[in-house]
Amino acid sequence: MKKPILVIKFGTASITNKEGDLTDHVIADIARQVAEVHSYYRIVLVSSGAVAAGRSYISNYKQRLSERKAAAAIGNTLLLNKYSDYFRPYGISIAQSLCERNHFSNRKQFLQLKKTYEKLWDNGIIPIANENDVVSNLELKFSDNDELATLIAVGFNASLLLFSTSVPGVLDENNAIIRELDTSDKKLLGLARKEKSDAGLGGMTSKLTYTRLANQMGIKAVIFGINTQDGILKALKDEAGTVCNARFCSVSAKNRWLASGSLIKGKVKVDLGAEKALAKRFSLLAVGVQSVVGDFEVGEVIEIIDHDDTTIAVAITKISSKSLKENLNTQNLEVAHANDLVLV
Ligand SMILES: Nc1ncnc2c1ncn2[C@@H]1O[C@H](COP(=O)(O)OP(=O)(O)O)[C@@H](O)[C@H]1O
Ligand SMILES: N[C@@H](CCC(=O)OP(=O)(O)O)C(=O)O
Repeated sequence: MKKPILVIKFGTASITNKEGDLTDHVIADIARQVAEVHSYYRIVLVSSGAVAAGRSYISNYKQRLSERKAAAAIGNTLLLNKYSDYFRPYGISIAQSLCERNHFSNRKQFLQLKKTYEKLWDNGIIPIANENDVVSNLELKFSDNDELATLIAVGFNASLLLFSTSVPGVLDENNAIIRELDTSDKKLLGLARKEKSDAGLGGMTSKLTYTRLANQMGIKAVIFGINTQDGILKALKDEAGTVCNARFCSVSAKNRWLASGSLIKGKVKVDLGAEKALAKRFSLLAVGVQSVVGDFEVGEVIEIIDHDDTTIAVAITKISSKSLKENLNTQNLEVAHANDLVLV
């Protein structure tokens, strides 16, 4: 039987100090703990920190886009060298995996990514993923590495997704750690305060957003403190951080990919009748569509929104936006087949 997949994400704030330098003792400690469980899992690490690690090489660095990209180009090598140095004493090699959103929205490329990782795992190697900041443009960026880690975990059907953070976990208003969180609660994002560390992109809002998506897609997640002694090992046993359990998810692997990793090309707003039909797992028909936003072609991914503009489903469309706009009142015209539609 194949070993379960474990995805662990480390944010910039977790692995750099205030000056933005990579913190050796933290990376050494990550290697120690990951090495301890290496033989039980197929592991993917998702690590930020390239921009922070490379920024001191760019004169007059002001966080402008090209400066961030140039910093990432330098920093990625520094980052991977550190991981490589600290995993070496345990006889573990690591591999670099720079990802772009297109690799996830194109199902063929996404499946190739999985095959590549399988080959690495077969050889005992741990892939370390990061966004390919050097080339990714604004439109095609991941929102941050919390999203990237979640797309990998959901798309690969991981058994567990761990998010490290610079705090001990999700804290309540009294700064006490919330040990277990039900992410189906719509008020969840209210837990995230405005502040976040200077270093990272995502902060807690992003971790909660993607934890919720992961849970919805059947993947358990734990948000744990990088400064907690044996934080990774404890998080694996629910003994540290905030545990967010998976909800039951009967969605197929293909549709999980659809719901999590795809590139949304447009939106259609539906009426109440269509909403009810979708809830009963029927296909979406043009008669129930009220309006169309964006340009999409047959086979592309669209969001389906309700009267409140809340996303209720994502789907692969059977019709282009142009032709849908021309046929809004047509009876029996299928916009998306039930099998290509995931309720969210
Ligand atoms: N309810 C909350 N509980 C814990 N941290 C919170 C909360 N709301 C906001 N934060 C902030 O979120 C940040 C955690 O993310 P951090 O580890 O810094 O991000 P990243 O992984 O993106 O680098 C902390 O700076 C913390 O102050
Ligand atoms: N890809 C960037 C990090 C982007 C990012 O998501 O940062 P963080 O919010 O700290 O996880 C880097 O390597 O610096």
